[in-house]
Amino acid sequence: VEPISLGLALAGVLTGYISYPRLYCLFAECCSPKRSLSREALQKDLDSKLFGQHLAKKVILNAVSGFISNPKPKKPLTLSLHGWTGTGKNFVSKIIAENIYEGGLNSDYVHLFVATLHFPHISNITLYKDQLQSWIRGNVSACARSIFIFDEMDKMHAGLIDAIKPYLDYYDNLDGVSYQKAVFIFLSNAGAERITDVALDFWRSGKQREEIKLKDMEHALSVSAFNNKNSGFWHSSLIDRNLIDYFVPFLPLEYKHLKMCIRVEMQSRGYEVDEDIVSRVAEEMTFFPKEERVFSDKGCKTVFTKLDYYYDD
Ligand SMILES: Nc1ncnc2c1ncn2[C@@H]1O[C@H](COP(=O)(O)OP(=O)(O)OP(=O)(O)O)[C@@H](O)[C@H]1O
Repeated sequence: VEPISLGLALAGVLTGYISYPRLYCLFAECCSPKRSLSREALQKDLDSKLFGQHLAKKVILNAVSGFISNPKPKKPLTLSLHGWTGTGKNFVSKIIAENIYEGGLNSDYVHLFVATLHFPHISNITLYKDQLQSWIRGNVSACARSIFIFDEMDKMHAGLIDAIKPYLDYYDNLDGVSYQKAVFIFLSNAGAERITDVALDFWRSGKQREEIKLKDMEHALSVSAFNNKNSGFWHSSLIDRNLIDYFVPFLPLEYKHLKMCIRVEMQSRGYEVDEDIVSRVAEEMTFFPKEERVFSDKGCKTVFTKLDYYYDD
């Protein structure tokens, strides 16, 4: 090919990229995703992947699809996920992220903070505050539909939570930046004991867990339930000011749910499901309360490493 034609062809392609951002977005990740969120796809993902969480499924499906399809939300979406360890809070955040951005948690527009990892020292709190605020501001300026996930929220310093509070509120814009399309997801174990008490009451009275209604969890997720001295989240005025849109309870997982998690893992490793191994791995887990052994004390969290023992070839 002669150099002049090649140059012209290249210039053509480049102008194409510059003047047609949509074309560019076919090849690279963009803030406005290639496909809009599909309620059906999110529902399918939640139904097929998330076990034993009928309440969380329903709230998340309605909250997320409603928010994303609203062209002019009045405030950012704020979800607070509560429950025992290993019950699917991080897992659901991943599903939400994947349904909004193809890259899921690896997307440039999805940001995960872990309190003990990113903000470990109380003495640095002023520095963390500044960094966190400029991180949020910078990312939302670059992409209004940014997703921020805060794990271990109950271990986060109250001052730090207060620092993000303005971004969760009903402002049209703050210093020229609008935060109304952003999504904030807070994860914590706060309230887990009370959620478990409700689930245990249902189990003891012979009722199906699917009969538990959000209303039954109201007290477990009320301000007074969280108001303990060790929980930074609840010191702050997030709740008082009604900045959290949805409190989402995650129920403790039972033996049958562990088996479901184990089967999925076997399949994802390319093994045929062996029911004998499934039961043996599930039985190795520990359950509570001591007498009745109803709920797994680590949820589905460690079943995967236990599986290694049976397949170390
Ligand atoms: N309800 C569930 N349905 C299907 N898989 C689950 C469920 N809960 C947990 N898992 C599996 O267990 C893994 C660990 O769970 P996850 O990290 O979501 O727990 P968590 O609730 O965030 O726990 P923690 O409070 O300790 O952070 C997930 O990646 C997923 O594979």
